[in-house]
This record gives sequence, C-alpha cells and structure tokens, in this order.
Amino acid sequence: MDESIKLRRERRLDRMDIIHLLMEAQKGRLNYDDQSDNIDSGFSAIDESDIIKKWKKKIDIKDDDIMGVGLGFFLAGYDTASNVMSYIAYELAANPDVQEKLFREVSSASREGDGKITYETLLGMKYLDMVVSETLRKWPPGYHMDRECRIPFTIEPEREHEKPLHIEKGTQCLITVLGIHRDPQYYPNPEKFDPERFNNENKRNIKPYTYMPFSVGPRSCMGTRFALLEMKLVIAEIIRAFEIVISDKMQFPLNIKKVGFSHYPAGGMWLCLKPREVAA
Ligand code: HEM
Repeated sequence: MDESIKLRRERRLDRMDIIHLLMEAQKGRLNYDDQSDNIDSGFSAIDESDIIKKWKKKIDIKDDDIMGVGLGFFLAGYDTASNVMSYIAYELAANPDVQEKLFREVSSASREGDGKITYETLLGMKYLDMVVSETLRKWPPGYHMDRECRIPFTIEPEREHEKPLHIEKGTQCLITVLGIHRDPQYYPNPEKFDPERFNNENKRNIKPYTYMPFSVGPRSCMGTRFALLEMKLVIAEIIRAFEIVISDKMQFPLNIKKVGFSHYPAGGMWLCLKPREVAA
C-alpha cells in the first residue's frame, strides 16, 4: 500500500478507490457528499451519524493513517460479510420453506430483468432483505461493542429487585449486541429464524437500539450498504441456480466455538449445493 501511494503521487494517477479518497482527504479536498441515489439499501442499512456529516475540523492525515484505514477495510469487511453469508446459507438450508419463498422472489425478479439481476431489482427484493435482516439479528458477527463512558450515567432500575447502576466517566463498557438480539422481551422465541419479524408491519415495532448489527453512532460500520449489496447479490445468485442443503458432515444443531473474534461453528459449516432442475 505504501508503494501504491508513492506511485500514485509520482505519476499523478487517479483510481476511484478508497486510497484515492483518503489521498484527496489528505489534501483537504474531500467534503461530505449528501447526494444519494435515494434507493433504500435495506432495513439494516444505517445512515452516517450527524456528527460526521457536520464535521468541519481539518484532520492531519498521514500516509500511515491511509494504510491503517485500508487495512481496516480488509479486516472489518472480509470476515464479517463471509461469516454472515455462511449463516444465511445455513438458515436457508435449515428452513426449506424460507428458502423456497426466497427462490420464488429471486425467480420472479430474474424474469422481470430478462435473466439479469440488476442493482435496482436486487435492492427491491423485500423478502431477501427480510432474510438478511433476520440473519444479522440472530448471528451478528460483531456480537458485542466496546465503548468508553464519556459522561457519568445512571441506569435506573426497571424491576423491584434491581438497583441503580452508576457508570463512571472512563469506564470501559461492553454492550452485548447478541444478548439484546436474542432477548425474548424484544424478539419473542429468539432462537427461531423468522424473517417475518422484518416484514413491513413488524419492523415498525422494533424498538430503537435493540437491533444493532452494524452498531450505532459515529463509529458504526462504514461498509453497511456495500456489505448488504454484496451479501444479497451472492445469495441471490446461489439461490437461483442451487438448492442449499445441510451436509451429513454438519453438526446439527450448530455448536458454536466459545472463543474467537466472532462466532464460528465448531467443526465448520458443511452445506451442499444441489443444482436446480430449472434455474431462475
Ligand atoms: C455483514 C457485514 C458487516 C458487519 C455485520 C459489520 C459490522 C460492523 C460493526 C458492528 C462495526 C462497529 C464496531 C463498533 O462499533 O465497535 C463495524 C465497523 C466498521 N466496519 Fe463493518 N461490518 C460489515 C462489513 C463491512 C464492510 C464490507 C466494510 C468495508 C468495506 C466494513 C468496514 C468497517 C469499518 C472501516 C469500520 C470501522 C468504523 C470506525 O471505526 O469508525 N464493514 N462494522
């Protein structure tokens, strides 16, 4: 990456990628772009925080920072999306009725697009969005967030036996995203994979901050829209040609490893792809 930055500078090369954007920001030439294509990327997509939109302070960006962000993109964007795609495939195999419904949606979108799945048709697939949202609820790769308390805060008790919880400034807090996503008071029967939780009627009733697969606030995920797009495209392309089934090698139900950066099934994810007689 160091070489790439030097080469671009020497030869005045412009490539439309993240390194280019950061090099422009380094020169102070990058402003927040409020133009959007107005296409809804999906229920899980999050807007940039208002703090970022209003940010005017010039930051001194060093080449090391550019390399750090570039590397961060690989680390933050690769394993997370591949992990979620594996769980989507697993849940589709474990819930054939959901898979069948999704296949019907993908087939009809593909027919409308003369065999092609375009950006617009992909983002228009409501059931695909529900399946992805429900997988991100049940299996959020970032299963906890860590934050430092900036302002002393007290969480007041809600039930009789509880006491107030005082959090001092500087306290390191771990917020259990997975625990909240699987809390029956927010998601009844939380172990059940049920995309209907995210249908038009039900998703309106989801309480703020009880669904955070991409975190929230100024340090939330930068890659939400890209991640949703890539996952939806991969799943739609697989589903139109194959039926996903659970292999005999797979430990069923899943046995999750107790240690690791994210949650991975112990023994791996073993699924089979059965070619469809009539592909979509
Ligand atoms: C399903 C896929 C993904 C999930 C579930 C996910 C989730 C998250 C979460 C929860 C955070 C915030 C961590 C925190 O608040 O402490 C985060 C941060 C981040 N994500 Fe993602 N992510 C995904 C894909 C991607 C992709 C594809 C990219 C880039 C192409 C990306 C880039 C980033 C970056 C750069 C940050 C750090 C933001 C910052 O510190 O300000 N993520 N992601």
